[in-house]
Amino acid sequence: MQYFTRLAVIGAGAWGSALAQTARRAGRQVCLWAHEPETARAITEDHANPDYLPDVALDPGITATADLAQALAGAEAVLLVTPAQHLATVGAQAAAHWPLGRGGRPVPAVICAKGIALDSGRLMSQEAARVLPAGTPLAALSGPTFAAEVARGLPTAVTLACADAELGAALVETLGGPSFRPYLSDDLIGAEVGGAVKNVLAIACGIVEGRGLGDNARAALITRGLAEITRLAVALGGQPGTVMGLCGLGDLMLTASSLQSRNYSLGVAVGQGHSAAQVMAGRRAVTEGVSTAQALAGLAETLGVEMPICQAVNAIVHQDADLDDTISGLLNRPFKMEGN
Ligand SMILES: NC(=O)C1=CN([C@@H]2O[C@H](COP(=O)(O)OP(=O)(O)OC[C@H]3O[C@@H](n4cnc5c(N)ncnc54)[C@H](O)[C@@H]3O)[C@@H](O)[C@H]2O)C=CC1
Ligand SMILES: O=C(CO)COP(=O)(O)O
Repeated sequence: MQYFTRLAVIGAGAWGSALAQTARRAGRQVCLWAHEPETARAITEDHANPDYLPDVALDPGITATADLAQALAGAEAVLLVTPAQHLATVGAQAAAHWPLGRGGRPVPAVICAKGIALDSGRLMSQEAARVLPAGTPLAALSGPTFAAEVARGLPTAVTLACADAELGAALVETLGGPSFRPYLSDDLIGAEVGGAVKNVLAIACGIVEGRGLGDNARAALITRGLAEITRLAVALGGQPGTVMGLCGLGDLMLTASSLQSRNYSLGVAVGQGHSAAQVMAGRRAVTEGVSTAQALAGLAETLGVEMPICQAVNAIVHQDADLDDTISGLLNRPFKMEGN
């Protein structure tokens, strides 16, 4: 079975570090690019990432650099793991050093960020296609994956979406192992929409928890939220079945019920009366649902897709909408058929 031996991982936050660790566990060579030179140094010299993935011993075979050209040199595949709003900028810088594989073709890029571009409403694969060398094959990796658990080798399953079945299978072989099991899909759009929108729904579920609205309300939000993910995925050309998999339902279940989630915990704090800006000011880690909520509000309107929960999160987080009025607005929507 074909696989890639040398990988570049672009982004050394919690998730990039955990994926580098996963790749090492699968026997691959990994060079990790870090935005901050001190993070690169800590990973290479101390085998640790204290700022973004504390308390995890990293594989000593992971080398890291703050130099994109160095990280990309000789790579056979590249994982893009920056926060979503930085992916296009970093991708454009990476394009100048993008490695060529067999037949002089650009090597594949695997999108591991979960979000939607704030300025354009584009999915991350659309951003990547815009800035990477023409013809770069694209895949997306998404699913229920708290980085700390993955880094420690706890059992995890993900969706690996790629339109090219042969490339998808090679990527599964490259990263997969007993504790990290990728399931192949051909639906890039569905996988990306699931990963992006679930962060906004996790904020909503956190608000429900913080406000003390009960477990029934959370189950209702998860289920109706899944309907919102499905509607958007289909409107953008994805398949409804994808949303029922690890990258949709799976990730939503995880993120919408655990304080390990940055999005859920932000929602809890907001539900308890703090502003999202206050919570964000105290964090170095990215909370993708905040910008995704704003991007989605515009996208849903442009496409005419009904996404009331996501729009309510946007109103609370970005428009200073009153929490109880917004919740009341959702609860007083007209009754409707469940399938709609
Ligand atoms: N942490 C997790 O458990 C998981 C995260 N993801 C996704 O992975 C992506 C990256 O998230 P994390 O690794 O968690 O990030 P993180 O919150 O651990 O770290 C923030 C990252 O942003 C980088 N950064 C800050 N300013 C930057 C700039 N101007 N340009 C480029 N990079 C900059 C930092 O160097 C750092 O790598 C996000 O889209 C997230 O949703 C996906 C699955 C799991
Ligand atoms: O995407 C994730 C788990 O699958 C991480 O979620 P948070 O960004 O909410 O921590």
